[in-house]
Amino acid sequence: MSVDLVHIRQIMAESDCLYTEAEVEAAIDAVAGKINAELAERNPVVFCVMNGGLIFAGKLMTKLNFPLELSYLHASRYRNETSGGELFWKAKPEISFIDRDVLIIDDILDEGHTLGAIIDFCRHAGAAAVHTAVLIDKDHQRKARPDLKANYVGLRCIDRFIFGYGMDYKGYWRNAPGIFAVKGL
Ligand SMILES: O=P(O)(O)OC[C@H]1O[C@H](OP(=O)(O)OP(=O)(O)O)[C@H](O)[C@@H]1O
Ligand SMILES: Nc1nc2[nH]cnc2c(=O)[nH]1
Repeated sequence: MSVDLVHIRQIMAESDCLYTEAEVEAAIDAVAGKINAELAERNPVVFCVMNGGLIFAGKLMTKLNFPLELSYLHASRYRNETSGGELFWKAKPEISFIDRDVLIIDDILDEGHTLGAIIDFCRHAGAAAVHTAVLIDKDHQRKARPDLKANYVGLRCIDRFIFGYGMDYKGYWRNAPGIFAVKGL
């Protein structure tokens, strides 16, 4: 199906900015400070959750001041839609992390199915500890596991469909310099 770029541009034009670029950058700085304080001696393996985690992970990485290994994994349940489905593993981790601390980096903790499944996977695969960092945690009562909290959270947002800083609208606007909510969603 061809993409209607007029619609894609209109989504940006009509969106509500929830956080400016400066606000997001300040939040990433704050997360980096906490991770530096807590994980510097842990020699972690860091996994960026593709695709959405890419910008946050990239921005965060150069602010971490201790030795770490960086890789990625790819799990997806939205597939360019605005509501989630079944979790699909596109790529499991390639670096061994048995008896190592793992730090998972993703863009958003929404219903939490994705992060929950990744944490379970890492634990079952032998991680010594699993730490999680998300750029944004969405406020609502639909969490898959209400007790599942990310260790490091940059920002919180209202219950709307958002894009920017790695998060997409129909595959687009992951590059948007701020966090925006789609009009009407
Ligand atoms: O908390 P949840 O409700 O499970 O949603 C969060 C997940 O949804 C998005 O991924 P998506 O499946 O859209 O894939 P993407 O990273 O390629 O955008 C996002 O990057 C998180 O990984
Ligand atoms: N782009 C985007 N992806 C998501 N995955 C889960 N929630 C969201 C959201 O609000 N926006």
